[in-house]
Amino acid sequence: MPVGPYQSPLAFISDAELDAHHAAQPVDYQAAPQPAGLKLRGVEKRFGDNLVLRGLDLDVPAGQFLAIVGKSGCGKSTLLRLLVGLDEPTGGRIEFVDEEGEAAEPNSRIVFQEPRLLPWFSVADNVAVGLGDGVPKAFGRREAERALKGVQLSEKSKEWPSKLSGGQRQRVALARALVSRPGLLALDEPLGALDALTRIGMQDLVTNVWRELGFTAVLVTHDVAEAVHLADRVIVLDEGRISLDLEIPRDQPRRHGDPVLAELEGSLLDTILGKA
Ligand SMILES: Nc1ncnc2c1ncn2[C@@H]1O[C@H](COP(=O)(O)OP(=O)(O)OP(=O)(O)O)[C@@H](O)[C@H]1O
Repeated sequence: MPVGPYQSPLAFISDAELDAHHAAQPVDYQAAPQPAGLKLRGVEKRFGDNLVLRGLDLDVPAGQFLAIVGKSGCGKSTLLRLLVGLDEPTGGRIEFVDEEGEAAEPNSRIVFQEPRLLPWFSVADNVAVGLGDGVPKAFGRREAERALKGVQLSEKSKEWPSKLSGGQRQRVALARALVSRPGLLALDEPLGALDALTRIGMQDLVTNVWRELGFTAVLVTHDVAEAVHLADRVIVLDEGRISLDLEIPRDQPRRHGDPVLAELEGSLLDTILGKA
């Protein structure tokens, strides 16, 4: 049941589908989590007559922060669903790779960040849900507190979601996605419903947790400035293909208003709008 005005852009993912996705990934919490990279070869996705992705080749090194942008309906969410295994390609293949680029099953979770909170669970319990079933309660509580500290929300751990602001709810959702120390985190418009200032604060928080935890991140966003601020690399999808693959040559943390980033943002917008 959604809380607040934000609806997942992937409304067709049911709770049962997400539960099954997470349950299928038993995690060894003793092992040090490692980032999971991706290798795509000739990936195609067709819905009936609609060929949405037309033979994509893409290597995402372990630990990279990749952003996917493009016009509405170009296939961003479809690609993200394929990357995390929520859907199957109709052609080509997707493999996980380790830090050396060799094919390897991830030793940590592939997590799809889901913005909805459970209104009948406290903040801490909402976060502990991200650990899945079969985790000892005390361990779950401790890890949830750790994750809440990471998103600077320790003081709200006993609160109900309905008592939080939109930005605080997004932070709880982020803590739930991070609590299992994912190898890859998929984010589909995670900050879409936030006001501009809260959004900037959340962007900085996402950057900090990514730098600290070292997972691979794949972000789908309509906001080109956000993509350039957060990602190491931005790809533009157009008519089922990658029309631009751009490295962002700036160390993190980045400053909002950096002229080099503004220039890159302009090039990306020109490509998306067909002016390049
Ligand atoms: N489950 C589905 N069944 C049929 N068609 C689908 C399905 N999912 C996506 N599509 C189609 O695939 C195309 C790409 O959709 P997708 O949601 O991936 O685009 P998007 O780039 O994420 O769009 P937006 O930016 O508007 O969120 C659209 O034409 C959409 O109608």
